[in-house]
Amino acid sequence: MNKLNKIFEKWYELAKIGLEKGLNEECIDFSPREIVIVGMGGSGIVGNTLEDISHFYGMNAKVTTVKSNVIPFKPDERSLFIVISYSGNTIETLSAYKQLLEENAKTLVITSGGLLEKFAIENKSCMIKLTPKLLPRGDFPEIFYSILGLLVKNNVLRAINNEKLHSSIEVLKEDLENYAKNIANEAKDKIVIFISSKPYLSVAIRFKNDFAENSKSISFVEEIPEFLHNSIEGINRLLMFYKDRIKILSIGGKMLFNNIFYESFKEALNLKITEVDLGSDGVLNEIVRGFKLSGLVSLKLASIYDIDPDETSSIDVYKEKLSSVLGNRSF
Ligand SMILES: O=P(O)(O)OC[C@H]1O[C@](O)(CO)[C@@H](O)[C@@H]1O
Repeated sequence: MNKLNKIFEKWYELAKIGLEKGLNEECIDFSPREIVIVGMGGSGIVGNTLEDISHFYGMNAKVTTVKSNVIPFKPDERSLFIVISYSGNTIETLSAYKQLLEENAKTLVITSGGLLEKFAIENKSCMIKLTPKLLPRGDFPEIFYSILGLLVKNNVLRAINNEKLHSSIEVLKEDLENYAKNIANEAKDKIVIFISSKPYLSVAIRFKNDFAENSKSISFVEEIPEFLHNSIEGINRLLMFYKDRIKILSIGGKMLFNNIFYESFKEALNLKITEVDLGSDGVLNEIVRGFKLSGLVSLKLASIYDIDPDETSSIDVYKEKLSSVLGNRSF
């Protein structure tokens, strides 16, 4: 069995571990006005998820995400930067962290080790240490719940209590195997366009990323209603030529708009839309279920294609080239 499948079986456990870490973390000694999540790929996606959570439940701080080597604004004294890198060696994240240190920003580092851990210790940043020997994109529950625990404990996120947090973790025990297999079969040999909107947008982005990294498949995310004001023209033209090669999957779309809006949207698109069922038991549960489903579908698709979901050789080429260009330039 590949590593991702094995990690996936530990998601329930990892969520519980993460939540404990967040609830016990003492590092926030002020009321942040702004929370900025800094990270790439499977670490950065946590920022999108928190934006979705904030969009629906509201938070006492504005949440933004930076997926870049540069922080494009000056830190405020009431900004908290949560710098996440599972490996601790992602160059973009290290560079952004260095900039934050230079600007005396308040930081919380979340990592399993690497240079980020080293620098965090040297600079006395707060740190949450992650379970070692996993894959970055596999440790989503531990990272996500550690931050949720921290925000709930510090009254930044008041609409979610401990009970709600714990019951959302129970979602990870559900058996979604058959449903995931059905979606993977529908996506097989297709270019998938995920259509979504906040508070489900992070689920659609995760699907796109999981399809790419785990199943080596290209897919796209389009946000409603914006895509109905531009991309739909291009998509409908593409459908004239490749109708049988394109699949439109809606992530939470049906829950977001009233019938008239949704019917008009379906009418405008020249292809049937398939709804991905995230359940209807609260946005937090639905997001958590969506992330689990995304992982399962991408692993099923990888197995249909007989692809190793763990390896990411093109990304490795990029990382090696970047390291060789930067040499031992210190961060
Ligand atoms: O969490 P890390 O170790 O910074 O990695 C970030 C991203 O980089 C990758 O390893 C690929 O570049 C992804 O799989 C991962 O999500």
